[in-house]
Amino acid sequence: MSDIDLQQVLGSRYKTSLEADGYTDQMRQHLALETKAQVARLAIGRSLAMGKLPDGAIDGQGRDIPATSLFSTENVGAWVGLLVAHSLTNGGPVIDSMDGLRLAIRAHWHRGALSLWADWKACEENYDKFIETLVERRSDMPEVVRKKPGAQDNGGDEQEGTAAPEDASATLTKALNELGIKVQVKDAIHGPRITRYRVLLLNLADSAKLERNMPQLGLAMNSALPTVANGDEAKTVFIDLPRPKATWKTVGIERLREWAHSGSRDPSQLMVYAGVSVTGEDIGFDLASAPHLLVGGTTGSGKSVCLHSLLLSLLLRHTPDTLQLALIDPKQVEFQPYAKLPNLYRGEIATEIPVAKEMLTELAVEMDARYGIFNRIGVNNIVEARRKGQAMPYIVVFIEEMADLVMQDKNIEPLIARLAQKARAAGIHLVLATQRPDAKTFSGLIRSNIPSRIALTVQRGSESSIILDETGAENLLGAGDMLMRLSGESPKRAHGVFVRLESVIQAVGALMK
Ligand SMILES: Nc1ncnc2c1ncn2[C@@H]1O[C@H](COP(=O)(O)OP(=O)(O)OP(=O)(O)O)[C@@H](O)[C@H]1O
Repeated sequence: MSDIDLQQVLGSRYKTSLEADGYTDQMRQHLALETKAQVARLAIGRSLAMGKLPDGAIDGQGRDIPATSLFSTENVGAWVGLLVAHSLTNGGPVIDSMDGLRLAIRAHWHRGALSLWADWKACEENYDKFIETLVERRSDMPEVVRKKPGAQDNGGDEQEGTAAPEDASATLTKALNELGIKVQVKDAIHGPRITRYRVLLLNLADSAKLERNMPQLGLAMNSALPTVANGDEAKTVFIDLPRPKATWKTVGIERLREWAHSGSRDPSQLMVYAGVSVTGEDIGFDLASAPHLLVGGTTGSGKSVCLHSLLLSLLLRHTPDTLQLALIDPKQVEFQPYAKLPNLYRGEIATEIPVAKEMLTELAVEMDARYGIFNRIGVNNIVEARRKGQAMPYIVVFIEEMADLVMQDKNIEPLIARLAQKARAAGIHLVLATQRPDAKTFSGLIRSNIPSRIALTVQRGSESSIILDETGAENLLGAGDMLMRLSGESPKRAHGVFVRLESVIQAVGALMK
């Protein structure tokens, strides 16, 4: 166990066999649970209550899930302890490294999922009977399982955690003291997921040491990785400490609506709402000056939710006369709620590669035509053209899974690069999303022309570097936690708005009335 670092455990992803993954998915649906991780926890808990794991390798072909959905900062130590204790008592994968831990999780999840599935069948797929069996077996049963399928939560996208955030100033002072850093905590602000402590350094020479010791501080505080930044007074720093998930407050569509209705409707701006800062203030920005945006993050990090919030921000402040949306979605499903909008460029969503290519080609033609008009009427850009009475909507191109497009047709990348280089003045802006940020998909040419970036959680620092040009996104908390770097600015942390698909459908429906 000596080589296992809990921060690393929380920063990794875990999977099981293909077979157990299938059962996990099915059980999630039958139990009306929100995530696969909830079933995986039940399964691992079930298997830990059983004896020695059977011999034989388990394939690792299931889809992986992030540790942050499986464990929390509060309980990760207990789970790792249970897994190690099981292996020491019963034999099985030796857990003295991250690889050993991954194998143990894979095997317990596999055995537990098969066992849960067998119980489900033995209960003749009867929900109540199955829950009774779970209780009898005293497995780890998350609260949500007790909700019957179809039971309602409060219905809104805005959610309060089940626990109130605690002021950990005293523990923080003690932990820093033990690291040899003398401080006085001045005050604390509870943001939606993070508490920001304003800390006076009693010895200014300790500031580099403080920065170096963030992982140790995280362990001492039993939290995900804290961060430190210069404070607002001499000798002070801000220490941002992520809190347990039960204390999070989710920012919902209501907040986005308020923002959209209160701000300016200047048609020469493409204001979008990204979410809130760590201390809870609204963060919006003008996509027209961004002028193009890359959104990257691993699967399940909140990318689609982020794209929906950007789309809704635009739609809430614009009409089809001032804004058109060119939607490209090789995944085929994400943009369906927008399929009937009058704002849709070409009146369709491009889900097939040839159609996407046609759409991008047409956008390049449109761009050139707009430059032709600018020449003719003696202006340089869309804002001036509009002032001279030209009816010319902005066009925002959203590409969901850029990697799929670029890998499948080598002629697509040059088209995107050309738009990225030249389309801004013509009022055409790009939002490119990917779950596979790598240098092959995002060539230097495209990256240098897409100056604004949003990084959601990624698996590796190298992926963070592709998106942001620096590491950091590998330490995010998941579920819409993001680092934003807008053109010419330094990265700042934000928590995205959570919009459920039902809310998107409802909001789009209301726009069409
Ligand atoms: N801003 C947010 N606040 C709270 N939870 C969020 C937020 N964004 C996403 N989530 C949670 O994360 C889940 C996954 O989000 P989403 O579907 O956007 O991920 P994704 O990165 O698009 O994944 P995939 O690539 O697999 O589609 C959501 O169902 C929700 O539970």
